[in-house]
Amino acid sequence: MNENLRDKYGIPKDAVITIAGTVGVGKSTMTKALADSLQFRTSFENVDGNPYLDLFYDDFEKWSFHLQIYFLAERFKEQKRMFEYGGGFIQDRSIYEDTGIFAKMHQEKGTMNEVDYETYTNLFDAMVMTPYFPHPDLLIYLEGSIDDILGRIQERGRAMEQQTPVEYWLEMHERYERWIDSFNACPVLRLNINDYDLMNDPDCSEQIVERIGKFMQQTAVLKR
Ligand SMILES: Nc1ncnc2c1ncn2[C@@H]1O[C@H](COP(=O)(O)OP(=O)(O)O)[C@@H](O)[C@H]1O
Ligand SMILES: Nc1ncnc2c1ncn2[C@H]1C[C@H](O)[C@@H](COP(=O)(O)O)O1
Repeated sequence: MNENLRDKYGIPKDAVITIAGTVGVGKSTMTKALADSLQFRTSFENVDGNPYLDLFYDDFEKWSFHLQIYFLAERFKEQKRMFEYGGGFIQDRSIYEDTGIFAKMHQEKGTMNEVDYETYTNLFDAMVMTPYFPHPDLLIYLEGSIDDILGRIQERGRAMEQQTPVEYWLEMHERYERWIDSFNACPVLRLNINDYDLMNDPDCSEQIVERIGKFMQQTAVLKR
């Protein structure tokens, strides 16, 4: 039945769809739901096994560079895995957010020094911003109000995020809104988190798949 959803809405079986959005907005939940509906593989961020994340939240200045290098390596390995399988993936967070949101924010707030930032962005550009790096077929941007998102961060209850001042999440939310307006590495479909309810509405996955199918067909026509 699930395979029919992919066929029914004309989504290519080798598509790579990445889910973007601020911390707590619902990317992992969406990744699971879409992968299930489309019978795609998943590419998740490994939060529990990340050796720097807790340290980073305790001391941004000391660990920003280490954490960014770690994420870059992890996401690059995932990129390779998706390529080797020939696509058919839903990816939890895009590689573009690491540099466009996180590294930039820490550099501008003074918690990543200038030299480290330059080393990191040089490495990122050499690895990612090349013609050999395949961009996703679609980026789904999840957006919602800061109050709803703070509620979700609370509800999820990761200690390191609870201890982080609310200003950090406010700043990130604003940056995401500016970032997505100028993002152009691949087509973007925006979904507002108030327009679907993956927890309580069993039909909403299909409605989202339908929107994705229509959007991908439109963008394919425009590309011709
Ligand atoms: N559609 C939804 N409705 C209500 N709560 C949701 C929804 N999607 C996610 N959540 C909840 O919000 C929290 C954060 O979701 P998660 O998918 O982990 O976000 P992210 O991966 O973007 O950080 C979790 O507690 C999750 O259960
Ligand atoms: N590139 C990153 N820099 C700093 N922190 C990051 C980066 N990518 C993810 N994170 C953090 C934010 C969250 O605490 C966890 C997981 O993100 P989530 O949006 O909940 O999937 O990692």
